Amino acid sequence: MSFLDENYLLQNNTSKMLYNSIKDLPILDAHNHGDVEEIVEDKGWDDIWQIEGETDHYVWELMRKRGVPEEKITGNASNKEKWMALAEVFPGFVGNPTYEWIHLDLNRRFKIEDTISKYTAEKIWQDTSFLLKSESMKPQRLLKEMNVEIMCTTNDPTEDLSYHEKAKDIGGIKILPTWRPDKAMNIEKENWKEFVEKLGEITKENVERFEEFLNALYKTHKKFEELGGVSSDHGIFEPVSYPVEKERVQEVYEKALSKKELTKKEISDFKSLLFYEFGKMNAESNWVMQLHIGAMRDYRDKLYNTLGPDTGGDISTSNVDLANGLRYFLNQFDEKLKVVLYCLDPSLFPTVASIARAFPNVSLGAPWWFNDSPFGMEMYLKYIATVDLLSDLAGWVTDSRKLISYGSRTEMFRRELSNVVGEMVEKGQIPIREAFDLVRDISYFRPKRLFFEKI
Ligand SMILES: O=C[C@H](O)[C@@H](O)[C@@H](O)[C@H](O)C(=O)O
Repeated sequence: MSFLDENYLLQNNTSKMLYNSIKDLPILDAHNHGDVEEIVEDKGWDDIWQIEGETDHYVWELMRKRGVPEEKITGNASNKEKWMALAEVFPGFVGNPTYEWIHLDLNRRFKIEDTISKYTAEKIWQDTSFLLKSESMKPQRLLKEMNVEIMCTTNDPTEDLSYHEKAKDIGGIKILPTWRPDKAMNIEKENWKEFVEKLGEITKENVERFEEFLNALYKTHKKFEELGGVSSDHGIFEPVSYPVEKERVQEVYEKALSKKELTKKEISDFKSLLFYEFGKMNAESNWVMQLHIGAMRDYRDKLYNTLGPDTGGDISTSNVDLANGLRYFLNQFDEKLKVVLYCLDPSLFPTVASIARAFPNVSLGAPWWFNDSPFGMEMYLKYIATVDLLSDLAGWVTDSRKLISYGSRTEMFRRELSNVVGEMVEKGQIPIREAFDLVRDISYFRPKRLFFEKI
């Protein structure tokens, strides 16, 4: 077997047959960080740093690990200097999925088989800069070439979605907004009041009162729905849910607006009620509620203080009381709301898998973030298969911050899925016919039914 060849990740003949049966299925991506303006304007890119490094904090984190100065990561160095710095340290990324993803991008999109290093950096820079000039490397053409049928970007409720409106005119692909009210929920964060004020402005609600704040959020939820939105996203470190009276929260809300310090209980009361209200909104719209649980964000102070959120330095931890935190919420919405759970720490796999097993309306999402690798996928998929139902997996998401990787990240998943299922066939655990049905369902038909049945 050679690097990223046709048998990449496929360790037996059954896996190869299974992968061949799904590799060309359209991509349904229910969660990514796509730039819709970039797609609609369709101007494309000038260089490989723009498409591989500029927006990807995975790349930034690994470059830092290899001693590249910040100047050549997020600083003022030129794109070429940043690319040369990345290429020089790239061989040190071996074993990490980023190493495979970026080579897959080069190989599958640009047909470049060079392995990235300081020796090939200049040639790859020149070749890709030339190839990026062609019409076939513009965003909309790339999406079609990667066979992306539907993609859902994660968006703040106050975001201007005019480009999602314009995206409706792009033939052959649907680009939907996913309602992500994290800033509404995070009352303890310094920018919470700023969010509330912006929410009030765009919805013309008097957000001095909690009830109007809820109405304002509801209005944005409806706006996302009008644009075809079918789900919400919630980045929650540790869920809390228990009965809370609105009157209690009104007091907390007013206290927060006056910038007074909140107690832990007040913060928890506020989040618990809002969590329940979000569940109601989603149940009413028959949306899928995607819970991304367990990311301890902005863990590295220096990065957060100098570069802000989503710039690297987030971590996972087993210290998340997910079972108790979700219990009230899941019982309130038992068989009334489609819930998809993503957890970050592998120590939580047994908890989320057994919760999904207990609640027919709860499914597990794609292997998320640090689990998004051949090893993480294998561990996760095998665990789900033995506790919950692999056929119930909510499909795959790219979770990507760069368009060119949608195809590569999907390919890695479909290969690893085929490898796991193929191995179980060859061990006599799954009949071959059911195996073909299983991988096709997970790759396309299951997410189609779960998220996009109305589309
Ligand atoms: O894969 C990493 C992700 O982009 C991570 O940075 C988070 O943004 C996560 O997806 C989320 O949506 O909360």
